[in-house]
Amino acid sequence: LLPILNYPDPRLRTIAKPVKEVTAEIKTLIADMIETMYDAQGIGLAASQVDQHIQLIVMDLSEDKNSPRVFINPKVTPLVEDKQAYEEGCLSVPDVYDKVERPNKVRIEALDENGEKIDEEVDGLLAVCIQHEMDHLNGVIFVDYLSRLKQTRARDKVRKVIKIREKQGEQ
Ligand SMILES: O=C(O)C[C@@H](Cc1ccccc1)[C@H](O)SCc1ccccc1
Ligand SMILES: [Zn+2]
Repeated sequence: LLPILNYPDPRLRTIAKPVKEVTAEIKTLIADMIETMYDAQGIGLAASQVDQHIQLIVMDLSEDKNSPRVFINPKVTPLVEDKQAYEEGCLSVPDVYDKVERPNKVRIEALDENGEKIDEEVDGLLAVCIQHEMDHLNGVIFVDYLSRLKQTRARDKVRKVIKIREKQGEQ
């Protein structure tokens, strides 16, 4: 399992670099990220969150958690003006959930783990998730869209959750 960086860790603000070639170690990172995402009960994970600053996202929206998707060097383009609010969470901001508005239909252009082109128009949770993960690759965290007060509360909440996890880890 890979350690997930927690907000407000400044490394989460790093801009991810494009992947030049899908090497063996990138394939290993992809497998490790998928395992880490499942263990953390996430439906998406960006490489930035595990301190690897390359343009790589893994995702699995399936019920039985057995169809992971990989997006390399993704480009997301909104297809509609209208936005939809969704109660978002983030593995880097544990136990914090709040509404974020995003375009509800987007085009995803990327490469998959075999270097094959992906070019899809998506809506619903997939559209929300890919935009949330794209933000991570650009050093943006969903709490950045919330009020200053909510950002302060989020920082305090994460601090508490980490302390509890560390205690549990010690027992
Ligand atoms: O990038 C992450 O931190 C994983 C995110 C992905 C996500 C955020 C908002 C909306 C959809 C997906 C989540 O922690 S995965 C946990 C989760 C699962 C279902 C719905 C919302 C959040
Ligand atoms: Zn996140």
